[in-house]
Order: sequence, then structure tokens, then C-alpha cells
Amino acid sequence: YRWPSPQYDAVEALLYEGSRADRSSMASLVHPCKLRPRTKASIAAEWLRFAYHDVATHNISDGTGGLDGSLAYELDRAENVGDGMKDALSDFRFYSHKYISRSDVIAVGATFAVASCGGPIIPYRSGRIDALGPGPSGVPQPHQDLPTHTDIFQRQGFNPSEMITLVACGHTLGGVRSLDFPTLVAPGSDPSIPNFKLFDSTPEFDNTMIVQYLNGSTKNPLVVDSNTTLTSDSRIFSSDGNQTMQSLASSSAFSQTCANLLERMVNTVPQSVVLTEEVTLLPVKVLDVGLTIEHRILVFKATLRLTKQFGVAANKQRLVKMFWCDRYGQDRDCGQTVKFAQPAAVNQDDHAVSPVTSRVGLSFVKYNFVVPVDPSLSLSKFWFQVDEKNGSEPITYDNGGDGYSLEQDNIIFVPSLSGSSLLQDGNNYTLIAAVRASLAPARVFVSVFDNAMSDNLPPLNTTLDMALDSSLVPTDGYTFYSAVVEDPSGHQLTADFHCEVDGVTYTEDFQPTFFLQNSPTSSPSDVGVISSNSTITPGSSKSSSTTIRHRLLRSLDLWTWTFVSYILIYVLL
Ligand code: HEM
Repeated sequence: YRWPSPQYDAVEALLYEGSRADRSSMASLVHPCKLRPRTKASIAAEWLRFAYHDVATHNISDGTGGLDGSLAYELDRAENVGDGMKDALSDFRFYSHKYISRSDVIAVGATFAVASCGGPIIPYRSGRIDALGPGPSGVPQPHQDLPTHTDIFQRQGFNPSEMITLVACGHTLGGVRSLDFPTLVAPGSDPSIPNFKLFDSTPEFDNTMIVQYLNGSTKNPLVVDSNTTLTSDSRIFSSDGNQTMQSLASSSAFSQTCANLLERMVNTVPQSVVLTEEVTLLPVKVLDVGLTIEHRILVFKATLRLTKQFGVAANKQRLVKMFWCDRYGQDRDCGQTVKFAQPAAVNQDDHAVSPVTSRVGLSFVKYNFVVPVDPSLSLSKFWFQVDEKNGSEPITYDNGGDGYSLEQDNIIFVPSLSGSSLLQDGNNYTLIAAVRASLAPARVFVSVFDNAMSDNLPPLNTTLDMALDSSLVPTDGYTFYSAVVEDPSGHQLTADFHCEVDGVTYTEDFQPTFFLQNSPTSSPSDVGVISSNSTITPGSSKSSSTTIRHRLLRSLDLWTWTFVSYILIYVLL
């Protein structure tokens, strides 16, 4: 990993922080192993079943189908019966964007569902491509016989023993509903609320269903119902003389085997799709970086995210500083001096964090920096230093030695002057970009993208020219351009701003539109200046040797050092 990696950063954020940039938390819809308020259904069960039904039409011989979001267009089929499916789909709708496809969100949903109910953490890869219409049918149904089920799983790429395991791993969450299978579950008095027969006696993702099946106490309707046409679990589980079920009787074997098979399940994709490497949690992350104009002043914003222990506040003594270099002028790239500031705000919010992160005992603390910037000097690169104030050496985070560089400052997004008006469903936006006043751009334009659409409409994906906006007085070295974007069905518009100057196109990529005019902003911090000789600047030899020394110091404690020194003195004498 090397910053900036916009796609990795975006996927990592949803998977581990559990939320979008506006803190709307997908994780807290399901976590901790919640029931849906209206129907009392297990939300995790609905999300996991949704993922499987999307995968279930995969054909391994011609490489078609799989986790591609086509299920959104197939919910009127009998094989996908139930309000649980529709509810899951509407939970997922708000979280897809340019870097996370709708099918990637479904896979995140499966990971959250299992982890949230105490199951294993399914390793996650992204890069799924969405189908924008229905595919062939072929999801297994309970009235089908064993040879049909065996063939269906073979077509999906799973052998008979994997079929048993996958069904057992799925049928530990949730159960069967009266509204969908009235012959298996008798309806209650209110016809709009389902009655449930659960697969086992616990809401958790555990092997209780298997233990109860093996010891004969199971109430799983797909095993024990008197109408044996519908007892598909019974036929499947006993198809190898219960050998596979017995192999899952230990909870560690269950957990490990389900993690492997569910990972294969969510990675079952059309053959043209190439998934990324596994997305792992970044212990130190730099995000929300950019220049903008707030209160008529050019400011630079960046956030440093560190991990902290879940449920425990981050070290209050900790001193976090951001350092940066000028981009222009005599002192560019920190020739003589380095500027620095402390955070404008610190955020730590445990409750909304992803179950994947809280399961490993972690959460995040974010140090938000906002600093004023002189437009004639601008900013070329920045980095951070964290001093725990506990006697240990401060640690420098400088992107592996180079510092984090700001790619360009010719075009920037100005959310504080941009606005949106709410429509019945989506929004209309007036987007404002600022271009350096010294430039004469041949063209200023914006590419907008929204994949979080109502009614599974195709994404909004369009490019608009931006016009010089003379109603906005040039400010702090920048002139303003505007464009109006209509997004009547979308819920997560992002914009890439471009300006063409002398045949070169400069881009400010993937800007969110959650916080526009009237959103609260932090006032900029005070800026300090020190001589570049007195601090570590990225790329200098001083920097790399200091980094190595830090590592050594961290890995050996004081006692070890004393011991090593004695040995050295002894050997030398
Ligand atoms: C032969 C294969 C399968 C058959 C015939 C089957 C059948 C069913 C049926 C009839 C229900 C009840 C649905 C309702 O009442 O709305 C159900 C629920 C469920 N299935 Fe399957 N299933 C199969 C495989 C799987 C697999 C492989 C998974 C996931 C790995 C899975 C996950 C679930 C989950 C989580 C539920 C509970 C849904 C809820 O409570 O909302 N199923 N299944």
C-alpha cells in the first residue's frame, strides 16, 4: 500500500470504519446482530441470504453469473421470495459509489453479517462489476430433490461435501417465514408481520444448528417438517451419511470451514471480473486531503487516522503535529523552513465502527487538520509526527520517507460555496470549483458519478462544463467556476473536477458532496515555523536514519539495551 490509493482507501473505509464519509453507518444497520424493528427478522440473516442468492446463478463452465448485483432485478422470481430480500436491498442502496460497486457492497454486507453475529471474519476483496439487469434463474428451492441440488451446486463450483457445508454455514442465521412458506410456518394474527421458525435456538453465527441436527433436538423446519417434500436440509445434510455434518461438530472446525467457503462464495464472480488483493486494515491512514476555500481563506485539510483500543479513549497526552512545505517561492520544498500545526479537531466514535474492526478489539481516532495557506506559497507535501508523551521517541509518518505530496493545486473543490436542494428523492447540486487566478484554462469541467440510486436505476455518470461564475468575487488567488448537476434518484454523488491548461489536464478526484454550504467547519489552527535543520523532513538522510532508529528503539526496551551494552562492554574488554 502506498498513499494515495483512492480505491483501496474507499473500500478500506467502508469495510473497517463501517461508514460513509458523512458517518452514515452501514455497519450499525446490522451490528450488533440486530433484528429489524418492524419484522423482527435477523438483518444479518437477510444480508447473508441475499449474497448467496446473487451468487447462486453462477455457471462455472461458461463463467457467467455470480456476485454481480443482478439479484436486484430478480426479486419477482419465486426462487427469491420474501420481503427480507427487498429490505436487504434497500439497506445496501446508499453505500455504493465510484470505487465500490453495488455488488462489492453486497459482499461487504455478508462480511458484516457473519462478523456481527460472532462468526469468523471473512477476508474481503473488492472489484466486482455490477450487472444492470437480470441474469438467468437457478437459485435452489426447498421442494427440489437431492440430485437437482447437487447439480445446482456443481454448476456454481461447489462439490457435494461443499454443498452440505455451505448450506450448514448459511442456515445458522435466521429461519423460515410464514409469509414466504406458509405450509412450513403457520401465519400469525397480523398478516403483514411474518412468523418465524428459526434454524436453531441461538441468533449467533455458531454451530448450534449442526449440534442440534446431530443430537436430534433440531427444530429446523427444513429438516423436521412433516411435509418431506420441503425438507431439503434433511436430504442434503444426510446425503453422505452425516459425515460432513460430523466434521463441523467442533466450533473451531465450523468457524474455519465456513470462513473458507463463504470467502469462496462471495468471490464467485463472472469470469471477466478480476478481484483486488485482500483489503486489510491500515493501522495508519491519511484521508480527506485537499486545499479548499472556507470563509474566504485558502485552507489545507488533511486527516490522520490511527487505531485505538475499542471502547477506550485514545491517549489524551498524545501530541500530533502535521508538517508541510511550501510549493512556491524561495522556501519551496522546505529549503529553509518547515511549517507545522496541531489538529483543529479530534474525533473518536466507537459505536458506529465495523464489526470486523471491533471484533479484533480496535476502533479509530481521527486527527483533523485545517491550516491556512498563503496562495502564493501553497503546499507541496506534508507529513505527521506523533509523540505519545510517555518518554518514547516521537514517530514520524511520512509515506515511507517521501512525504505525502499534494499532486496539484490548480483546481480545487469549494464545498463551502456549493449547495444542494433536496428533491422528492435525490438532489440538485450547484458545484463550485476554484481555479488558480494566474491560469487561463482552455476548459474547466466536472465528471459526476452516483451509483447509490433508487429503484436500481443505472448510475448517473456524466461530464459537464463549468462556467466562470462572475457572481463569486475571486478570493485568495482563485477564481470560481460553477455547474448545476441534476441527480433526481441518487444518494451519494461524487465529483471529479478537471481543468485543461496548455494541453495538460489537472484533476481533483472523487470529491464527496455530503458537506456543502452551511455545514459546520473547524477554524484553522495556528501555524508554527521551524528551521528545516531542526526537524525531520521526508526524503532527507536524517529522516531515514531517524526512522530506522525509531524502529530499533521501539523493538528493544530499556532493559534489553542495558543488557546488550553490558555484553558489548564485556566483549570489548
Ligand atoms: C439447497 C440450497 C438451499 C435451499 C433449498 C435453501 C432454502 C431456504 C429457505 C426455504 C429459506 C427460508 C426463506 C424464507 O422464509 O424467506 C432459507 C433461508 C435462509 N437461507 Fe437458505 N437455502 C439454501 C442454501 C443456502 C445457502 C448456501 C446459504 C448461505 C450460505 C443460505 C442462507 C440462508 C439464510 C441466512 C436464510 C435465513 C434468511 C432469513 O432469516 O431472513 N441458504 N433458505
